[in-house]
Order: sequence, then C-alpha cells, then structure tokens
Amino acid sequence: MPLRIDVITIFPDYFAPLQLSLMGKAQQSGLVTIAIHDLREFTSDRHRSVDDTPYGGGAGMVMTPEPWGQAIDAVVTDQSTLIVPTPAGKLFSQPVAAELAHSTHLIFACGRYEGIDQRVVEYYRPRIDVRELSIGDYVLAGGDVATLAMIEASVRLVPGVLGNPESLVEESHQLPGVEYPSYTKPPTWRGLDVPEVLLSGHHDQIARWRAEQSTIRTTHNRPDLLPGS
Ligand SMILES: COC(=O)COc1cccc(COC(=O)c2cn[nH]c2)c1
Repeated sequence: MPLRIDVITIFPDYFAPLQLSLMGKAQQSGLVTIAIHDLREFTSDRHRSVDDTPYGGGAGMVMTPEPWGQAIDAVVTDQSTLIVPTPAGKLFSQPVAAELAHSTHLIFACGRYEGIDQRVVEYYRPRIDVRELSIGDYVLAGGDVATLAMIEASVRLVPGVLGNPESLVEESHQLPGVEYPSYTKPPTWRGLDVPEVLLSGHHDQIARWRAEQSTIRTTHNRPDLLPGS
C-alpha cells in the first residue's frame, strides 16, 4: 500500500523540489504518491481571499477556515492524518518521521500569515488523527518549508525508497547522540590527513574510535542528547 501525501498550500511552487532526486524516484517507483493542492482553488470569492483580520485584535492576518474545510474535505478519508506545521506544535523527530513513514495517508496544511483559524484543527480532531508539529524553535513565514523537511525525513524511511537500507540500519543502531565524522579520498587534503585508525582495517578499533568521536561531538554540540541528561 503506497503512502499517499496531499499538500495544501498557497505556494504550490514551493514543492517543485519533491520532483527531484530521491523524492522524485520514490514517486516514480510507486512507493509514494504526492499531490500538491492550491488552497485558492477552494475559495469562492472573486479575490480568492484566504485570510482576514484576527478576532481579539493583534498584528497580522489569520487564514479563514472555510477554504481549508473545502480543501481538506476534498482529500480526507477515515485513514488520513492531518499534519499542521506550527511553532506551537509537538517537536517533529526521527521517531515521528518513522511513524509518518508507516501511515496510509498524510495531509499537510501549510499555514501562512499568523496561522490558520484554530477551528480547522478543532473540526477534524474528533474525525481523524490531527498532529500540530514543529520542526524547531524558530518562526518561518509559513508551513511550506517545514512540510518539505517532514516529507523528506519521512519518505526516506518508507521501505524500498532508500536504495541501501544498510544506511538506515546504521542510523537506527546509532548510539544516543550525534554521528561520528566521516572521511573519504584523498588520504591527505590540503595538508590534512584522514585519522590513521580509519585506514588501519582494524574494525573493532574503528568502531571504538567512532563511538568516542560521537560522544565528543554530542558533548560539545548536543549535551541534551547524552544518556541520562
Ligand atoms: C494551527 O496551526 C497554525 O495555524 C500554523 O500557524 C503558523 C504560524 C506561523 C508560522 C507557521 C509555519 O510553521 C513554522 O513557522 C514552524 C514550524 N516548525 N517550526 C516553525 C505556522
């Protein structure tokens, strides 16, 4: 059963990159189908408007609920998961990507302006799985880039998409923390040598060195990922 993804956005062109490279191949292989929908196709006024001023005052504009209701109704099934990228969401992570990779149908609602009228989330929550997800503690101009990131992270985990599942096995067995540094030819580059141990062929010493390097990097860059933190 291929994974189906529907993206609803006012900037469909943002998703042209999904036709390239791994994502493009995944679609050609039939493992995943991705459709992009222009929210403005679901408006009914002459100006195809999608936003209005916020109740309660405040700066900026809020996306009106009706075009979203029309657009989501056009693609939703009882198997759908509605994903709304938002700084206010739960943190997207590799485990979440793995969950999404094993879903049947994902609908991404790309908000712009100050966001989407909350009643859209409230309306679908009793009907389907609705997930407000953040890709990090910063504010983007809209959910489109966050959606691209979540699609790429999830689709690469769909069985059969990655040519070499070996890299996923390594990834999943990775120690808590960040990856060790990688090197390739030439053995010396601008006076810098590849760490000797990697050329030694001693696989247990290489494994130990890589584990040490992972711990050093994690301690320096991401102490929050250290075990027991
Ligand atoms: C109900 O949800 C909404 O209305 C969505 O609202 C917004 C408001 C502002 C920006 C965005 C786009 O997402 C991010 O900026 C984001 C996601 N992850 N990290 C940053 C979405």
